[in-house]
Amino acid sequence: MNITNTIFEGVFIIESEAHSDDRGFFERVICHRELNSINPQFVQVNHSYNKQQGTFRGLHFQYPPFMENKLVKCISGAIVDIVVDLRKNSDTYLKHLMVNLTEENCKSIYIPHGFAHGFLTLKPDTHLIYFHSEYYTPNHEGALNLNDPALEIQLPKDVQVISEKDKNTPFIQSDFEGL
Ligand SMILES: Cc1cn([C@H]2C[C@H](O)[C@@H](COP(=O)(O)OP(=O)(O)O[C@H]3O[C@@H](C)C(=O)[C@@H](O)[C@H]3O)O2)c(=O)[nH]c1=O
Repeated sequence: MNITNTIFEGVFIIESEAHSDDRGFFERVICHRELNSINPQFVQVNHSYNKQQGTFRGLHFQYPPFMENKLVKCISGAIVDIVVDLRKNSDTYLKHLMVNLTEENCKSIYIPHGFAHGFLTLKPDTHLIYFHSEYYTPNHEGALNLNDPALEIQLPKDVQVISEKDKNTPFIQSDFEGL
């Protein structure tokens, strides 16, 4: 497992080793022995299926005391994953990063507390699995609007499919203080 830092402290790209043979391949997605300090207690594993290329989900987070650590992996198809820094007092507050996760590249992204998360599918029939350290707590859900000018996000492809909820997420309000 190869673990790479990103522009955000605590956000890592994890590259698994695919052991290929005639049958296909085997990879370890999470291995606490190799992840060292990254050791969240995941309590929920999610599967997200996206029919169409250009499907956008996000940008989501949960407010305290239910903030989540997430590990996100694309197991079929391809996505561009987007992470926005919401940590108050961070030098990179409201900055974002994007990383391509595909069924071929064996990469996943680890996102700790303090970030919003979303993704755009780059292929049809794209499946993700992701691991959460907190239970889904709908009354502590938070979201950012992808088109919020404060975020300056430019996706590599147009959004074709988005939920009404995500489309109508308000832009950041003046009383928002980050996480
Ligand atoms: C996220 C979630 C949703 N649900 C339900 C609520 C709703 O009926 C249905 C669809 O929910 P949503 O529209 O919120 O699903 P979705 O937009 O896919 O939400 C996800 O987006 C990505 C970007 C993330 O990072 C995730 O943490 C999660 O917020 O599934 C659960 O039961 N458990 C969960 O953990």
